[in-house]
Amino acid sequence: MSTDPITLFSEWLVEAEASEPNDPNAVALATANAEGQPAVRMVLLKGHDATGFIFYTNQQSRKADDLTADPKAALLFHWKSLRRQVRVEGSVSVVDDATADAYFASRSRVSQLAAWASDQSRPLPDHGTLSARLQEVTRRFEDMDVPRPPHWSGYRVSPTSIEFWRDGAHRLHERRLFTREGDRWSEGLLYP
Ligand SMILES: Cc1cc2nc3c(=O)[nH]c(=O)nc-3n(C[C@H](O)[C@H](O)[C@H](O)COP(=O)(O)O)c2cc1C
Ligand code: PXP
Repeated sequence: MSTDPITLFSEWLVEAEASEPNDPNAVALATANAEGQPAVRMVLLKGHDATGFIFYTNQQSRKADDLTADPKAALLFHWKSLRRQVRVEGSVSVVDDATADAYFASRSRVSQLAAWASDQSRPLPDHGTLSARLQEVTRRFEDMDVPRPPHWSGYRVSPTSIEFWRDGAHRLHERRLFTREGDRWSEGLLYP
């Protein structure tokens, strides 16, 4: 059994990719605003390694405002088909421009244009307004690569703790908690 939590996470994600009907990389992201009001929403995990877990979003969104006010987050993966969850907590930072540019360039052209068209989390008067904005940016970037919007980037959650939960009989589940101490991880168990 793996004792490095990042390796163990990679193994579980591969198993989820084989068994989940869609979006095995979907993860609930919890943040809090300056008043401590929590909020949670789904994002897609687009990378992970020893430095953290990366997702991409609009930097004028509610989640981005929260992360500016309080750069800490919790992530929750739940793979129903495997009856497993992984909880991650840590501090959050914006990825470097080269990383964000590379990921943005890998997206479909329409998704790139959508990132320009959407004032994510702001009130939208009607669907026609969004369609008109999509048409406008489609014209603006005709015959050229769509650049990454200045307000669109990735966030890295650098984990301080990672818990692996596995379903057990009679609610006697297995919980392995990894806690970062400097450069090292310590491991313990929790009662279910
Ligand atoms: C499965 C799933 C994956 C999603 N992935 C993302 C994502 O990677 N980035 C993103 O900005 N929004 C994503 N969304 C939309 C968010 O859940 C959310 O509606 C949006 O980001 C606005 O959140 P906010 O107002 O808290 O900033 C996803 C939604 C679902 C259901
Ligand atoms: N941005 C938004 C608004 C999304 O809804 C999603 C996924 O649902 C993403 C970004 C991340 O996925 P992708 O980069 O594959 O579009």
